Formats: sequence, structure tokens, C-alpha cells
Amino acid sequence: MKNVNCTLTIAGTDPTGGAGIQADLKTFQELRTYGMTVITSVLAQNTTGVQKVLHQPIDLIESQINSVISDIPVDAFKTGMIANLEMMELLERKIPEIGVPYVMDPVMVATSGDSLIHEDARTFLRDRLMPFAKIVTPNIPEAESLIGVEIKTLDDMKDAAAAIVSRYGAQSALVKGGHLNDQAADVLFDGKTMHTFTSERINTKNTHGTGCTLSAAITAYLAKGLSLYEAVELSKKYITEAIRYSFNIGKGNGPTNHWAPRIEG
Ligand SMILES: Nc1ncnc2c1ncn2[C@@H]1O[C@H](COP(=O)(O)OP(=O)(O)O)[C@@H](O)[C@H]1O
Ligand SMILES: Cc1ncc(COP(=O)(O)O)c(N)n1
Repeated sequence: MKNVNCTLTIAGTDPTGGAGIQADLKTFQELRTYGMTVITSVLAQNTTGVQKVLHQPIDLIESQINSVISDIPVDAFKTGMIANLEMMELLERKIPEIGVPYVMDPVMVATSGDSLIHEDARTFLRDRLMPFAKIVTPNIPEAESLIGVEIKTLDDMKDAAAAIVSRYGAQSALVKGGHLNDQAADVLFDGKTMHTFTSERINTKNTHGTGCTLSAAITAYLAKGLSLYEAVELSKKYITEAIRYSFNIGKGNGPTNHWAPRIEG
């Protein structure tokens, strides 16, 4: 019998370690799961933005997934940056094969403002991959792009979460309020009930990788067998402390601190 819960992220990289695969792996590790990675795109990026991108060949992405699932049972997995249509078509085949709770972080634009996904792939992500998701975790610009409506208030966020579930078939949607000015409230609609998770807004520019970290934490907690509500509640606490004690390094938006949630309880 295996003695650890196993997590997998399918995403792009960040050599400065703040976002993407690297943030996911740190989160998986801190939350005491066995973290694994499939790399979709290799990026040259840092706290100031994205300098270069190389998408991996589709057959190499498929082989990485096969290497993992033919050997080690995955308990929950997430996707982050899936840059183009070909990668999404591959994932449409592979997600049901992986067959465990799937967390979709619909990554579109980095904190720096750089676009991380081709325009034509957004529709595919929404219409073909979203129905597989146990939870999809858009930030406000991503939710606006998904439903085509502007989001300015908490009520708009709730409407967006409900629309994502009812229109596009995700089991649940967490619309994150990090981009609203006066609050750090996230809204979860689980198909039946609307929940709001609120924390104080921390006055910092160091928010590089916050979305990656939050969705990786949800994946880890789901892998450990927690309910969706518990997974989101604990992940919100994790990201709040990781932002509160974020590292003041780099010339742009610094990274989150993965030790903080543990040190501070
Ligand atoms: N300044 C902040 N203070 C506290 N929480 C924040 C802050 N900025 C973002 N968050 C939280 O971090 C998580 C990621 O949110 P967000 O920044 O909206 O996503 P993304 O990184 O995908 O753009 C959410 O739980 C959000 O509420
Ligand atoms: C490879 C990769 N994936 C995702 C993000 C988004 O990061 P954020 O969590 O700051 O929105 C990123 N900057 N790089």
C-alpha cells in the first residue's frame, strides 16, 4: 500500500521559481504530498515579465504524462499554462485517462501582463476541457474572458462563478478577487451553494505566482482526500500567509513564501 498522496502538475516553467511548475512543486512539497511535473512550455521569465517561450513537442508532453501514469498512481492533478490548441487536444484525450480530481487554473495572462495562451485556444479550454474540471480557478480578467462580461463587484464575481458552472460544465468555479481593489475575497460556486472566502488585502507588489500556488494547494488538499470546500478554505489560508510573508526579491513582482503557512501555523 502506498504511503503518500501523489500530485501532478501539467504546466509551464519559471526559472526564477516563483510561478508555474516550480511554484506548484514547492506547494505540493510543503503540503506533504509527492509532487510530479509534466512540462508543457519552457519559459525564460522572471519577476518583471516573460522574455522567451519554447513550447514542447506534443509527443514529448504525451510521453511525460505516460511516464508518470504508467508508473505512479496520481491522486489529484492540475493544469496551468497550456499554450496552444494542439496541447489542449492532447489533454482532451489524456485527462479522462488520468481519471482523478482535476483542478484547472485557466492561465491566460501572467501578473506581468504577458499573454501565455494563444487566442484560439481560449475557446477550446472553455468548451472542451472545462467539463472535466472538479474546480476551475480563474482570476477576474480570466473570468471576464471566459464569460464575456465585465466584473466589478463581489456580486459580479458570484454571477461569473455560477455562469462558468452552468454554461461550461465545470463541477465548480472559484473566481479569485485578487484583482479587485478593496478586498481579497474569492467566490466558490459548487453547483448548489455559493461560498465566499475572505482575507484582508495585504499591501504588497509581490504577487508573482499567487494563482499557481493557490491552485496547487487545492490540488494537494484534494489529493489528501479533503472535501472541495475544505480544500479551498485551507488553500486560501495558505496563499494569504504566503503573500503576507512574500519575498522582497527581484525587480518586479516578487514571489510568495511557501514556508510562511507552516511557520505561522
Ligand atoms: N494583495 C493581496 N492580499 C491578499 N490576498 C491576495 C492579494 N492578491 C491576491 N490575493 C489572493 O491570492 C489568490 C490569487 O488571486 P489572484 O491574484 O486574483 O490570481 P492570479 O495570480 O491568478 O492573478 C486569491 O486567493 C486572492 O484572493
Ligand atoms: C509558466 C507560468 N504559468 C503561470 C503563470 C502565471 O502566474 P500567476 O500565478 O502570477 O498568475 C506564469 N507567470 N508562468
